[in-house]
Amino acid sequence: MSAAAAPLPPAAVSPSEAGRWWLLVPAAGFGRRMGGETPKQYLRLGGRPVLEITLSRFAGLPGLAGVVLVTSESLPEDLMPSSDVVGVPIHRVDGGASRALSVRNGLAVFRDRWAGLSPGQGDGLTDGLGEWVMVHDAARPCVLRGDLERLLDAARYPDGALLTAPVRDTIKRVDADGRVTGTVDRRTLRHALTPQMFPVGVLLEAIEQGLVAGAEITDEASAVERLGLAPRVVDSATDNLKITHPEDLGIARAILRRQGVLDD
Ligand SMILES: Nc1ccn([C@@H]2O[C@H](COP(=O)(O)OP(=O)(O)OP(=O)(O)O)[C@@H](O)[C@H]2O)c(=O)n1
Ligand SMILES: C[C@](O)(CO)[C@H](O)COP(=O)(O)O
Repeated sequence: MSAAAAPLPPAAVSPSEAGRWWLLVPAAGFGRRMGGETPKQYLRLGGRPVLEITLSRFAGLPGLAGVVLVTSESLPEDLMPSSDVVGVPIHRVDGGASRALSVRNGLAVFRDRWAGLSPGQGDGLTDGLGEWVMVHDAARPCVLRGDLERLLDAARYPDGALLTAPVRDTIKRVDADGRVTGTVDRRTLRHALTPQMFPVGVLLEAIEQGLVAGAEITDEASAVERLGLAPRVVDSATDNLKITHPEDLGIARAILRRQGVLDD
């Protein structure tokens, strides 16, 4: 359903044409499904906080200009990761009551920080809305560099792109009584993962329109789809687990060991 009203802000055709892009990490969740006192992005695997491992997966990627890290307002200083783990500056922003609001708060930095700048002021950016941003869950530390590089290659203005995984099981449609009403052709389905990559202005417009409309926005692509755009899927490794439930910690640890990210 196309909801586009205002013309979309301009941006380079692709992140490589822009020569730079930004990473936005929503890390302001409470981890309720994980249980316990500590939000899951600060639990440790191999002695390292999940968030630090996640950020480290992006270190050295060509064109990465900086990180917008969205955390709870009351983040203890000792939980704030060092920019050394990713090799570029980290700008911390307060999160919101939902993941979509947290992402929106992070995107607003690009508009508010650069608002009023004339060409050549600041760090050479005249319009933050023309930047490219990759949004990645703090709770996904197992993402592979090769998949990140393929996502960078696939993103095009204005539709963007996202990492996905094929569906490996037969999918059933069921009714309220838990009875099967049909079988869905899984060839037309994908698991949406993160990162998801879009022009900042397009994504900010999409999320703000979706929030105003009361739409359920569980990932960035679902907001962009509401504008009538068609993000490109990039099928990727099934390693890219989102740590959600307690059992996911052991799975993630085993994946990270297999990837050589963790020793023990
Ligand atoms: N208000 C929120 C909610 C979630 N997130 C972030 O979005 C990512 C994916 O969300 P999810 O796995 O749902 O994390 P939580 O909301 O913390 O988990 P739960 O739903 O179990 O509470 C996580 O990195 C989480 O920190 C966020 O930045 N702001
Ligand atoms: C963004 C996401 O990770 C894509 O699969 C997912 O939608 C997050 O959902 P959650 O309920 O906020 O964990």
